Amino acid sequence: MARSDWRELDESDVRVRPGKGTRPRSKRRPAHADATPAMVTGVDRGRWTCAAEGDPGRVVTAMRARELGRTPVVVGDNVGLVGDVSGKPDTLARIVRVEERSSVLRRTADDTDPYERIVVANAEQLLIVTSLADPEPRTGFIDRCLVACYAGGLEPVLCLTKADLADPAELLASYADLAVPAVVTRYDKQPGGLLDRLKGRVSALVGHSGVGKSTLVNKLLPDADLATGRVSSVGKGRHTSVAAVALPLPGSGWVVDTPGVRSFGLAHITADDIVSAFPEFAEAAEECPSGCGHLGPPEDPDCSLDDVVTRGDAKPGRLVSLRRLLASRAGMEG
Ligand SMILES: Nc1nc2c(ncn2[C@@H]2O[C@H](COP(=O)(O)OP(=O)(O)OP(=O)(O)O)[C@@H](O)[C@H]2O)c(=O)[nH]1
Ligand SMILES: [Zn+2]
Repeated sequence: MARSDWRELDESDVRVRPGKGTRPRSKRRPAHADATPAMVTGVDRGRWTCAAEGDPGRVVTAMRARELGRTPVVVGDNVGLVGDVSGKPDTLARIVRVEERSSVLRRTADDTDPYERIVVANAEQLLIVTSLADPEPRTGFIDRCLVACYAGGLEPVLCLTKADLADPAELLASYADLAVPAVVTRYDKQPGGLLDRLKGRVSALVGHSGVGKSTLVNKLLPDADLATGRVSSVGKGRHTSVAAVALPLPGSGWVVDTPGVRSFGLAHITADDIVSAFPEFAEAAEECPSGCGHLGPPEDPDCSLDDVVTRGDAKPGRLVSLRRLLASRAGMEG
C-alpha cells in the first residue's frame, strides 16, 4: 500500500504539511483565521454539503481546497470554509481546514474498496437499530457495533424496533451487564424517549435492511421524507454503497443515516482497545502475556482477566460480555 494511501486512512487531524524548505514546523501559517465554521452533512462526487455555523438552514456547497490534498473530509466533520459561503445557487466555497475528530466510525473494507474508510466523524452516539422480530435480532451484529463504538469513541444506544411483534426482555437481559442504554419502539407509537435522547446531539444510525430504520427516521424527521424501502426499490445491488447523510432534527441535533453500511470496520481494533472500555479489567490486562487476546483458555490460557472475577472485583457476566465482544471482532460477518 502506498504511504499516501495509508495516511489517508488514519490521519484523523489535519496538520500543515512540513515545508520542503527550512521553515520550522511550529511556525504555522495563521491561514484563514476568518474561515466560517461548518459541519459536513453530505458528500457527493467531490462536492461537500455543509451547514454553516451548524445551522441546517444555511446550506453551503464546498470543494476541498487544493492545500488539503487528499485529506479525507467526511460527514460530521467540522470544517472551516472560505470563499463564497452565501449558499446561493451555483456558488462554491472552499474547505480549508478539518478540525480534530472526537469520534470516528469506519465502514468495513469490501470487494470494491479494500480500505476501512471513515463514514461518520464526531457522532456522539451510535443508534444500533435492531428489530425484535421479522427479521430476528442478530446479536453478532449488535456486538460488532458495540466494539466499533468502544474503539471509536461513541456511546452505543440499542434501538429495538417492532415491539408490537415480540417482547424485548430477553434481548435486553443479554446486554444488561454491558449497561448499554436501550430504547424500545413500535410503529404505532411515537418514539418520545428516543427523541429526548437525540435532542441536541449528533447521532449515527445503523441497521440492517428491513429492521424499520426508515420507518423510524420518518417518525423522527417528518420532513426528511425518507422513502421506506428506498434502496431496494430503485434496484440497487447489495454492495452499492450509498454515502452517509446528516439530517437535522426538529429543534436541534442531527441524525446521520448510513445507508449501505452493513457493518463497521474492526480490523484495525486490537483486543486491548476493547478491554480499555472496561475499566475494571484494564489494569489486569497489563499483567497478561504480550499479545494476549484475553479470550481465556484454551486460546489464552495465561490471561489475567479471570483473576479479577476470582478476586470478586468484577461480575462474571462482565467478563463473559467482554469476551463475547472480543470474539465478535474476529468474525467479519456483520
Ligand atoms: N410490525 C411492525 N412492522 C414494522 C415496524 N416498523 C416497521 N415495520 C415494517 O417493517 C418493514 C421494513 O420497514 P422499513 O422502515 O422499510 O425498514 P428499513 O430498515 O428502512 O429497511 P430498508 O428500507 O430495506 O432499508 C416495513 O414493511 C414496515 O412496515 C413496527 O414497529 N412493527
Ligand atoms: Zn489477557
